[in-house]
Amino acid sequence: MENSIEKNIKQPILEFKDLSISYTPGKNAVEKVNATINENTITAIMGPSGCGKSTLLRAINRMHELYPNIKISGEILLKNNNILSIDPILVRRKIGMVFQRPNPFPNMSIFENVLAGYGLNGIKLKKSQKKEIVEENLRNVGLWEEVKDSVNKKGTFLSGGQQQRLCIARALALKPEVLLMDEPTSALDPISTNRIEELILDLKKDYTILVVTHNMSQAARISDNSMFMYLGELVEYDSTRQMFTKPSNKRTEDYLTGVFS
Ligand SMILES: Nc1ncnc2c1ncn2[C@@H]1O[C@H](COP(=O)(O)OP(=O)(O)OP(=O)(O)O)[C@@H](O)[C@H]1O
Repeated sequence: MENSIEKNIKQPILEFKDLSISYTPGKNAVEKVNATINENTITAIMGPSGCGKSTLLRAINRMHELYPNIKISGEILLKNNNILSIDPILVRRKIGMVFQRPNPFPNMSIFENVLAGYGLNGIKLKKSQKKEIVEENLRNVGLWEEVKDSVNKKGTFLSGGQQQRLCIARALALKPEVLLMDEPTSALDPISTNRIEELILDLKKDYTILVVTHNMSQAARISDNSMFMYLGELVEYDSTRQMFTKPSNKRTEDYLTGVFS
């Protein structure tokens, strides 16, 4: 696979080596994927429905293990350590995830939602630390000014876009190295989408971000590199500019030009 990612001078942080994943024997949902993701980049993962985008993303923080019959082979290396052989709780601290639908914990306040990861990890915090973490992370997602007087209200009282920013704050509170986002704006209106896109671009200075998206203009707007998957295979992986202007594979070109969706 010819590509122009090597020109990027950033350091590798995440590597897939011959990664295959199957829900049913004899049928791979992800087929021998090999790729290196550089730190402080945004990678868009695109492809038609059912091509394996979410399966790939979920495996990166061991969410695939929630499906009992799933089989995985190959390696996912985070800074050269195979995350498939590390305690999943630790993996999820280093690799955060944001889902398609904003999902703040309904019984928790905004304040408690930001800190939820600490509770799940059994980490005890002093009152002053909690306040600091909540404010810092709500500021990071541009929500602090909007909610500082109502942090004890339920997270579900916020608008959809605010809820998604709260979920991003919750994922960032544990200071992960990588942030995974599965169609993070598909349930949001255009204004909220715009804010989340700006936020993702801003977060790139501190995090490495992988984002599954069906929205090609979004991929073009925010990502440095793009992956195109088809039937479980990683067909093309290149700088977004290269992929959108001169894709090297006919299937990528057909997808990007709307021949199929
Ligand atoms: N829980 C499951 N059990 C069995 N097969 C599954 C399961 N989840 C996904 N699959 C299958 O794995 C393949 C990849 O699915 P996946 O959800 O990863 O694709 P996707 O590209 O994210 O799709 P979409 O864009 O529609 O979300 C598909 O053939 C799908 O039917």
